[in-house]
Amino acid sequence: MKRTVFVVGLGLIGGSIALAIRKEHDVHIRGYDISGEQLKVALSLKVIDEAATSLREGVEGADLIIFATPVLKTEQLVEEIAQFSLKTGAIVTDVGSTKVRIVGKAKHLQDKKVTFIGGHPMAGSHKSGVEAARSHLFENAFYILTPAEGTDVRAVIQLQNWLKGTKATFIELSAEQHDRLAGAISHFPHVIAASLVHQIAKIEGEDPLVSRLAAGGFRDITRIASSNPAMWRDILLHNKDSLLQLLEGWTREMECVKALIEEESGEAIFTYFQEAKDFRDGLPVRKKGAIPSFYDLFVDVPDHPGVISDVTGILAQHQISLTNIRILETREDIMGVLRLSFRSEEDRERAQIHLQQEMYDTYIL
Ligand SMILES: NC(=O)C1=CN([C@@H]2O[C@H](COP(=O)(O)OP(=O)(O)OC[C@H]3O[C@@H](n4cnc5c(N)ncnc54)[C@H](O)[C@@H]3O)[C@@H](O)[C@H]2O)C=CC1
Ligand SMILES: O=C(O)C(=O)Cc1ccc(O)cc1
Repeated sequence: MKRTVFVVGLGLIGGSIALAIRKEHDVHIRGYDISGEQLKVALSLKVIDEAATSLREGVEGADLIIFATPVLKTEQLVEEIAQFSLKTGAIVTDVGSTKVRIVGKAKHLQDKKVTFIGGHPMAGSHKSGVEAARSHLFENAFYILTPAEGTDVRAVIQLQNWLKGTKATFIELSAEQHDRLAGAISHFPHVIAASLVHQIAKIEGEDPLVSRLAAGGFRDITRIASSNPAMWRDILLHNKDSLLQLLEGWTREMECVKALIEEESGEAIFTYFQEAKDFRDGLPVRKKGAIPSFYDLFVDVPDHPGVISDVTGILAQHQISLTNIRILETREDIMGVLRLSFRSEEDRERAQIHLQQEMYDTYIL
């Protein structure tokens, strides 16, 4: 008999996990979503085999239960299922961007002969909904698991086995360490990106030209400010302690920068940038992080009708998929630059080889 996986919350992440599990296991996937529309789409896209009409019905006989709902909801639902009949030996996990509060509420499951292991696949996108779900979303990403002390090691291994189709790299952390680190590398940067955008919006009140100038580099470095506001609201509410600490550190840091500028200490300002550059240049580049890297290739193109379709045609001929294409410069009589974005380093390398063969000048920044 097939094992049953129950996915609660059939959005981008729940859908992607379901697809990744199906790739490696012959399973029956049951789903539940508060939105009837999402459930219908998940069924029609064959992300799930069966739609449950309630949480109580869905958990029945399930070998693996995955919560892929917004973190505030997950916290409630994890507690709620403790009152239902759960299969002995079942594994329960979640995919939330925060861990301490969810893992805390999962203590209610302790006497139910099931094992809860918190999880966080550190990759995603600004899109949401099951239509955007992809089985390869987590490929090469870190997937953090936060088993509580004393958790059966076999359950952790079984969960990794369930999730092997994600092709992610698993790391075990305590929930506290997870929230501190995810706060620093993902949650807090979202706050900063939003605050930079607010700053420009205020300046625009006095000088509307600022928006036109912000269309290039500024737009790129603040890309994550276009993420789902409801999701980030919940994450901030959940990771309050880590974020308040980070905010204090940041404020102190800005005070130091302010002093350097006020004192006009050129050498110290240089050192500030140099040290940041050295540290950043030393960061590993190949892995996917919480904030996805870009695999961008720049191509010089003459201002000639048909050039874009020629470039995309070359890529199509070699079955290389683009995730984005943008024209960076299109004034008459000068060379333009196309920015092509790819899903992986490998796609970018192949694109570069084939475009160069066709005499296009390409470069990676
Ligand atoms: N979007 C991203 O890039 C990443 C998100 N996460 C985490 O994954 C979780 C889900 O996020 P997404 O898939 O992006 O969101 P999403 O909005 O695409 O999907 C969430 C789904 O949960 C459903 N839902 C909400 N309340 C529910 C309830 N009470 N019962 C059943 N279903 C309910 C919604 O209808 C929706 O279909 C969040 O906890 C988020 O923190 C983790 C890694 C990356
Ligand atoms: O798309 C982006 O910019 C992201 O930051 C994706 C993301 C969002 C939330 C997570 O917990 C992990 C990754």
